[in-house]
This record gives sequence, C-alpha cells and structure tokens, in this order.
Amino acid sequence: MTDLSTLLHRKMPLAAWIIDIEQSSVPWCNEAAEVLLMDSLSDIKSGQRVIGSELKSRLALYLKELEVGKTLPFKWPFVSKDGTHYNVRGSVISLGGARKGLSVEAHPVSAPRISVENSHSSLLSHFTTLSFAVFEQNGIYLEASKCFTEQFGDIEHVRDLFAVAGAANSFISRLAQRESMSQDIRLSTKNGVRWHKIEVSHQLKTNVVYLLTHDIQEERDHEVALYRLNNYDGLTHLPNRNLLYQQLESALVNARKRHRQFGLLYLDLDGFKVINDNFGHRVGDELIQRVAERIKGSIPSGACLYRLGGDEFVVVLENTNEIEELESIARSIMQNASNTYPVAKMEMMITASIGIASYPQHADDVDNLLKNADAAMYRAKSTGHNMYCVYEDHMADNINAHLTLGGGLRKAIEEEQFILHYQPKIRLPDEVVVGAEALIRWVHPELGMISPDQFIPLAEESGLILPLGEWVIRRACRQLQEWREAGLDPIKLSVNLSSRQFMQADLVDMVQRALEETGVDPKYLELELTESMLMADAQQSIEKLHSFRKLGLTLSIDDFGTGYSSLAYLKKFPIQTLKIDRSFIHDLGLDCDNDAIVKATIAMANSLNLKVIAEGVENRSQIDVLNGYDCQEVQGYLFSKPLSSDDFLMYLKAHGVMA
Ligand SMILES: Nc1nc2c(ncn2[C@@H]2O[C@H](COP(=O)(O)O[C@H]3[C@@H](O)[C@H](n4cnc5c(=O)[nH]c(N)nc54)O[C@@H]3COP(=O)(O)O)[C@@H](O)[C@H]2O)c(=O)[nH]1
Repeated sequence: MTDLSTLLHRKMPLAAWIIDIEQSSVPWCNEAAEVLLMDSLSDIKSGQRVIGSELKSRLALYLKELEVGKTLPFKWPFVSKDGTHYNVRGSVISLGGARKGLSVEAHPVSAPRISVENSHSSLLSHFTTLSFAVFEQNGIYLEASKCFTEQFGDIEHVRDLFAVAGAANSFISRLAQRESMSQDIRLSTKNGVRWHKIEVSHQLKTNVVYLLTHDIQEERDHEVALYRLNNYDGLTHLPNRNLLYQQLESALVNARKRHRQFGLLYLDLDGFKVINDNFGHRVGDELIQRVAERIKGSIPSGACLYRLGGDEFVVVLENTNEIEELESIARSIMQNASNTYPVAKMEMMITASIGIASYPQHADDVDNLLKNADAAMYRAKSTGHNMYCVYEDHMADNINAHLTLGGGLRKAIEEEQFILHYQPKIRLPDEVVVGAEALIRWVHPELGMISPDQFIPLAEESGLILPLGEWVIRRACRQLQEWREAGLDPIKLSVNLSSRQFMQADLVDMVQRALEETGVDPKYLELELTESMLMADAQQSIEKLHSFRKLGLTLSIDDFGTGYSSLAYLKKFPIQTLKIDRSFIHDLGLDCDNDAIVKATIAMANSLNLKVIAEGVENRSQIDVLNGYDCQEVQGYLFSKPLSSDDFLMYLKAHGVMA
C-alpha cells in the first residue's frame, strides 16, 4: 500500500488515468491528468461523464474482446482547454476479478513528429524536451537531443543503450534490415536500468536512423503495483483469490489434456474469530502472518498457497495423483501450523481444520472443486476441529443443513428450544455415582434432536454461544436446585465452556449471578475447559481461573491430551481435575502407546494432586485397566448415555443416590 501511494503521487510527465468503463468513473489519475482534465474531472469522478456514449459502447466492446495487457487498436482525439491536441491511447488492465478497465495516456500531437523528410540536424533543435537520438544505419551514434544525453550520457553506439546484450543484438540486426520499430524495452540510463517505449524511424535518403525514447518506468511500476494490489494479499503477501482461480483454471485445462489429477486443501483456522474479537485485529493479523509462514513451510515445493481472506487458505497441488499424498500433506500442515505462536507477548494456540478435494474424483470444474473442499473442511470443523476430511458426496448436503441450522439458531435461543442431558460420572473402584456432565441438545421443531457437534461451532462463529452458554449455566444451576429440592444426595454437575465464552469479559460475574439467584452451593458446579482454550492466553487464563476458584466452584481440563499443554503452565492453573480424552481410552488394553500415555497422565495428575476422570469408557476391560492405574472416576456408555432430566432422576434413584 505504501509503495502504491508513493507511486500515485509521483509526477509522470504524460497525463495518465484509469477508466472504469462499467462504472463510468476514474479510479486513478496522475497529477498531469488532473491538470489536463481539470474541468471534466469532477464530472468523471462523480460518474457523470467519461466519454461520449458512442465511444463508451465502442470501448466496452473492445474490453470484451481484448485481453488484459493489450493496446486498443485506435487512438481518440482530445483537445485541452488551452487548445493543445492530444491523442489518447488506451491499454486494457484488470480492475480486480474478471472486471477490466482502461489505462490511458494523453500524447500531445502538436509536438514535432519524427519525419523522414527532415534532416536530423534541423530536427534536433526542436527537441528540447523530447529524448531523441540519431544513429548511422550500423548503429554508430551521430547526435542526440539534450534530454537524451541527460538520460543516457555519452554513448558511442546504439548498443550502449541496452541493458541486455541479447536485446541489443536483436535490435541492431533489425536496424540493418531497416525495420521501423515501436516497442517497450529496458534501457540502461544514468539512473539505472529503466523501461522505455522506443520508436525507430529510418531516413532512407541519408541512411540514418532516428530513435525516440520515452521513459515509462513509472507507468510500469504503477501497473505492477496495481497488479499486486489486485492479485496478492496485502497482509501475508500470498497470492489471493484472483490468482487462485487463474491457477485452478489452468490446472484444470492441463489435467484434462494430460488425463492427470490435481488436488486442493481448503484450510480454515479454528476459533480465529474469537481471537480477533477478544485480542483485536492487530493481534489477529500478526497471528495470520505467522500461521501463513508455517503453512508455507509445511507444503512441498511446487505446491502453491493462497489466502482467500480472513482465516481461510487454499493449497493447490498440481502434481499429486493420490488422495493419500494430499492427506499426508494435510497432516504435515497440521503438525506444523496447529501449534502455539508467540504473538504480542503471548503464547497463542491455534489449530486448523482442512478439507481435501481432488480433480476429477470430487468435481470436474473449479467452482465445485472449491465448494466441495470447503464442505469437507466444514465437516472436519464440526467433527471436532484440528483435523482433515476428504470430500464425500453427502458433505455438500451437510453444508446445506448447516446453513439452515445457522439461520434458525437465533430464533431457537429466543424460543428456548434447548434441553440439557446428563451423563453420570462414576467413582472407582466402588462405582458410585458422584456427579454428572450437562450436555446440551437442540430440540428442533422440524429436524428433531440435534447434537451439539452440529450447532456449537455455528454458535461460536456467530457469537450466539454467549447467550446460549449463559442459558446452559443457568439451566444447570436450576437443575442442581431441583435435585436438592427433590431430596437427593448432592452431586457435582459439570458444564462445558466454549473458547469464546471463556474469553467473555463478564463471564465470572455471570456465573456468580446464576449461583446467587438459584442459591446453589458453588462447590457443586464444575466448569470443563479445554487445553487450547487455556493456552490461547495462559496468563489471562490463570487470572480468570483464580476468580472462579474464589467463587468456590471447581475446574476441570476436558479432552486432556489432545491439545497443547505446557507442564509448566499446568502447575500454575488452579484446576482440580484432568479429564483424559476418550480417544486414549478407546484402545485401552489393546494399544501399548495409549496405555503408557494414560498411565503416565494418571501418575502425573496424582503427583500434582489432581483428580483424574477417564471419558468414553465403553467396556469392562477398560475399567480393569483404569482401576490398575488408580484412576479415580470414569464416564461413558458402559454406565449410561447422556439422559434427559427425568431419566437421569430415575437413574440416580436406581443407583442409590437418595436423600
Ligand atoms: N460449549 C459447550 N459444548 C457442549 C455443550 N454440550 C455439549 N457440548 C460439546 O459438544 C460435543 C458433543 O457432545 P455430545 O454429543 O453430548 O457427546 C458427549 C457424550 O455423549 C460423548 N460420550 C460420552 N460417553 C461416551 C462413550 O462412551 N463413547 C462415545 N463414543 N461418546 C461418549 O462425549 C461427549 C462429551 O464429551 P466431553 O464434553 O469432552 O466430555 C462435546 O465436545 C461436548 O463437550 C455445552 O453446553 N456447551
């Protein structure tokens, strides 16, 4: 941006401006153009007038036909207020996406023209501002205008003008063939190598050659800056959506021609919006830059990384034939990029969800390929974040359902279409019910019972998790009160917090109010938080956890082992319980690695004076192993699935939790 604004303020000698034909506006002009167009500029900028309607429709026609970079095959005349005649020349440029515009320059026609009739010595006196030189047919220098000498210094041969020997040789051989030339070329000036437009005319009678040069470096810089602006992301400097579409279109053509495959990974950061909302855009931007660097370092050479905007990236892999290869690259990205980042003096934890789609298995056009990779990414996100999914046909339907759900979520909160289910927590080894976890369900009027996996991510993205999370805490407190009034032995009830909720500034006050309003003893309420939530800003987490502890409630780390935890921090967090993730419990007794992790986690928790609960216990052999490791509590389908409040009451009574 800085480069561009510097460029925009430079004084180019020729009046130059850009016309957006479609909008009838001038999105850019230089100072010379401002002077030239002084009277009509306000009209033009306000979109009232660019050119006559006949010329406008003619230009629109050319824009349709001509590719970006091509010059219009005609010039249109323009007379300034002081009577100077100009020829306006235009070339086609991209104004972003498929939209084209015109970059135009006004060339004065009243300036002396190169004429083969004039002798060079009389001509030169006219050219006080034009850069002009005369050579023999074989390239030997004869004389030049003052302006030319100021730019190029003293030269002996036309060859001395060129920056590249090959270009000089080709120019000299074309001179020998008496070709008239008009081209853009890089010339070596006293100020370094610069782009010039040159025109060559032969004086047949005297056997000399006239060379007119015009420095177009600034126009070139301007075009390059405009190109970068349109095609690259300003924050990460990665190519943007425009270039992604271009590469995908050409990859598609190539793959069709050669009967090859290619793949893409659609990547979205988990919970990035929460970071942006809570720590501000400056921190969010810095994190995006760091993440982009890590992703770039994780992909093979030849793969291209694009930023689509926000926290979305796409990797295109043109030379991959197997889905397994794409999966292995997704794993490598997750290993490197889903990690902690030192940003703004904090250790930020961020993970990524990745969707994979490949041509031609999953789609045979660019739009569907992107759409399906996006659907697979959504699937990865809703399955639990920090994972990848390869596209399958039903995922597109899921996305539609996802969007429908999103629309209904706000109404559902207003109409309280939610209930809590309760899953018992069992003490080992005596297997007594000592607590429960509250798990939300959406009772949708048309779709029936919807699992939290499907709507919690939506609620997080939209910010609706805040009212929803508050509803859960209040409902859980009321439930504890109802059980007490029903004369049951008190049990502890735990509630899940989402990351966005955890960052909510008045969360502690809100929980305190809910406890006070219901008269619940805080020691019976437990909050379950994940490692990544706590590690996003470990220092702030410690303070918040202490505030909760002051209220008197207990704290548990959920899904332990799946995120990034620093042992040093673990000791500093005032938590009471570690909940071992069910992925470690699933193969307990079958997988030596998992056994070792579970055993070590329990031993570590014991040494830190923390209670350990194993979740996802589904069979007796897991209980045997957990008993052997001194695990204090379990939770899982072996004992009960989550139950409605009525069923849970019956469960409690049946299992001896009584007054
Ligand atoms: N922020 C909030 N998140 C919530 C809330 N309520 C639930 N959730 C989170 O949604 C995820 C899915 O929850 P759910 O579908 O309710 O699944 C829970 C159990 O049914 C399941 N479970 C329990 N035992 C077993 C088992 O033996 N096998 C098996 N395959 N699954 C089992 O585990 C889920 C509980 O997980 P956890 O919270 O990690 O203890 C889930 O991530 C919920 O956290 C809410 O109110 N707010």
